[in-house]
Amino acid sequence: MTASIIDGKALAQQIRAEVLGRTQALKARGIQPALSIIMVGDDPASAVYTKHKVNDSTETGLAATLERYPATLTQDELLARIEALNNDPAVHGILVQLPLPRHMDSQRVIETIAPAKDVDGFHVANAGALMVGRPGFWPCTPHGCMKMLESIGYDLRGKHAVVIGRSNIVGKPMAMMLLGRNATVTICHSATRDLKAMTLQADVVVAAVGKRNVLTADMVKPGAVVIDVGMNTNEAGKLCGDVDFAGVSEVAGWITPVPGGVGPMTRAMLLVNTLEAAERAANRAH
Ligand SMILES: Nc1nc(=O)c2c([nH]1)NC[C@@H]1CN(c3ccc(C(=O)N[C@@H](CCC(=O)O)C(=O)O)cc3)C=[N+]21
Repeated sequence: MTASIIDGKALAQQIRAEVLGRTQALKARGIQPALSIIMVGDDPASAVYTKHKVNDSTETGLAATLERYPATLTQDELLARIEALNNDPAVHGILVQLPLPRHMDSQRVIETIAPAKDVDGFHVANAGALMVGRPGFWPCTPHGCMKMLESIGYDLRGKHAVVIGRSNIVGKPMAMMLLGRNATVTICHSATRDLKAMTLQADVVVAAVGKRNVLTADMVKPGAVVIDVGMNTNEAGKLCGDVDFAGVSEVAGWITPVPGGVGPMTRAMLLVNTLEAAERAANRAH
């Protein structure tokens, strides 16, 4: 059996086209949706990612501003800048690129962002909204994974979904979203006794660990949907996910590639959240 590929790059392109249409509709009402990105320090990966986010925004009609600060910026200075952006009605979304320098408390920084502008969906208020099924911003990566499942018309009701990883950014919100679609959800992590016994039962596996070959062909039920959130580099220095793609595609029914899978979808969902932040602000004002 050879799995069908869920093309995140193509789906992200489709989503960007939809965002552009909605951006133009907002602009016709005199509103310019705007995203402020803050980067502290000079992590080279962060520099690349933030540049991508600015380019994506520009392409879809969103105004994006990238502010870069030296690693010597104090946490109080950062919090003051976030407060200023919270109070600026022309700014709809605020994203503080992670990781932050070690002298900063990331959770404290994130909690300073107004929940209505927290387009990453990392604020406790947005995490809580997801958990209780109230409107709020969903974290971009798991939201992108849900869109990928939707794109293949997958009905999660009664299906067994196994999430590997329990981070606040991916694993936990992913489990909540799957539960919201009536899947039976198992969350596995580093203390899980028999991972293979769990994944072999899964109709859907989401691998979000950050380690190569966490999921291999012998761990996958024939026909299962496999979503790879991992971002690692192999011995040849090439980007690869958590899943042994070549092996697992012989067993799975559907699989997402790395690159070209979840990564582009994460970026696309940031644009959707920013646009929605602007739409909600506009609808509150009128
Ligand atoms: N506040 C904050 N929000 C984030 O969303 C956030 C963050 N901080 N810090 C870092 C991580 C990482 N992240 C990625 C998103 C897309 C790709 C992506 O598009 N990857 C491409 C490949 C890119 C390449 O070739 O390097 C792909 O998978 O096809 C990668 C990484 C967002 N993050």
